[in-house]
Amino acid sequence: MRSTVGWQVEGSSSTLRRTSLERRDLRPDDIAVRVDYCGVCHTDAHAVGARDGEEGRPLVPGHEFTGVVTEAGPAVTRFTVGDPVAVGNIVDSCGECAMCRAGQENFCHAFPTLTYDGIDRHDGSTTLGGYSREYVVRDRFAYPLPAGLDPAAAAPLLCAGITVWEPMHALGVGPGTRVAVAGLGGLGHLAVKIAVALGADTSVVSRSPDKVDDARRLGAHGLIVSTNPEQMADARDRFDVVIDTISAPHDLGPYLHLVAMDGTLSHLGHLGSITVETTDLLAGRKKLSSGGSGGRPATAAMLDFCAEHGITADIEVLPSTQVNEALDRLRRNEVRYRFVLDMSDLD
Ligand SMILES: NC(=O)c1ccc[n+]([C@@H]2O[C@H](COP(=O)([O-])OP(=O)(O)OC[C@H]3O[C@@H](n4cnc5c(N)ncnc54)[C@H](O)[C@@H]3O)[C@@H](O)[C@H]2O)c1
Ligand SMILES: [Zn+2]
Ligand SMILES: [Zn+2]
Repeated sequence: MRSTVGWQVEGSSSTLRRTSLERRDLRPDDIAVRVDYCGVCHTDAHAVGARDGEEGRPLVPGHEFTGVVTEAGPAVTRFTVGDPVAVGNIVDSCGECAMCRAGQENFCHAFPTLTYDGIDRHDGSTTLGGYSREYVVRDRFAYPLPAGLDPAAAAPLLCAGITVWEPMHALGVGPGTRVAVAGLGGLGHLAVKIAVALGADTSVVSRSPDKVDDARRLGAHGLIVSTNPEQMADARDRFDVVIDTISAPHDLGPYLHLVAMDGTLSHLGHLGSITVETTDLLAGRKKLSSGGSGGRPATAAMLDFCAEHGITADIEVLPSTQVNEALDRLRRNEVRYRFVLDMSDLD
């Protein structure tokens, strides 16, 4: 085993503490990555919160990071030492099922191995995430970081970016499509930038009227205040695609009302059971969909697209020692629009 340092939740605490961690020795197709920057996703906050009171498995969050290859196994052909790389929220899959063969490793029938709190397919260990100085990953699940993308601001593309990219791509978002993005946070602000770059007529739906300037700056044509019944009524049936990135459980009805005839609400935010009034789907033959992360081909395509269009996240970089503060502020919705931890203070 190799040893590194990271930020871990221990026992029943919801506070992360600096801890030494073990990484596996490199398998033939593994690379070791020095993690430089790791984004703070709301899923990390959910995971830490869910662990509260639960003893047992160690939790090291972090599933959108960039860094540099420090070592490569003998079977690795795509990377050499010194290459800048990016890693997202999936680090392995069976490679054989229909989903994997279709390049949708994120939907692997044998379940994809998650970057943290997942089960390693070979040794059964719990995966420990990117809030650490080193990560060991199968080379297939690391991506070359395109030149020109700032490594700190690009880190959030690997979860937030791909999670909104894949469904928008699948739903044909492009010139002439009317897109609304609900929830202007980490996922939401990247959804706006990507939809705008794809040529869609893009709007934001937010509780916060004070985000109107940000919405415009991100390229959206306007902001619909979700707490304003008149504005919501005016926007009825207006959007071909509504991308819902809201981090808390909520009624989907008001957002389905915004969907145009035969359009789709893509529910990407808070995971869990939801209740839907079927009449909200019936009136207008509306579709309810979801998505999560992306397959390898889509992730590579998303990175190329973002490099071509100069798209990265709007970030606030914090030293990794401030990880608990970052998670607290994220829970209070005090982020515009992604915290990124600088891991160099772990040396
Ligand atoms: N489907 C996936 O694979 C996937 C991937 C990443 C994140 N997620 C989930 O997506 C959600 C968003 O993640 P994020 O990192 O962008 O979070 P974030 O905190 O950056 O953004 C969430 C946004 O939702 C808004 N919001 C919160 N509660 C709301 C409410 N009740 N009504 C309206 N707006 C509300 C917040 O103000 C914020 O703008 C999280 O639940 C996260 O776990 C899912
Ligand atoms: Zn995430
Ligand atoms: Zn599979």
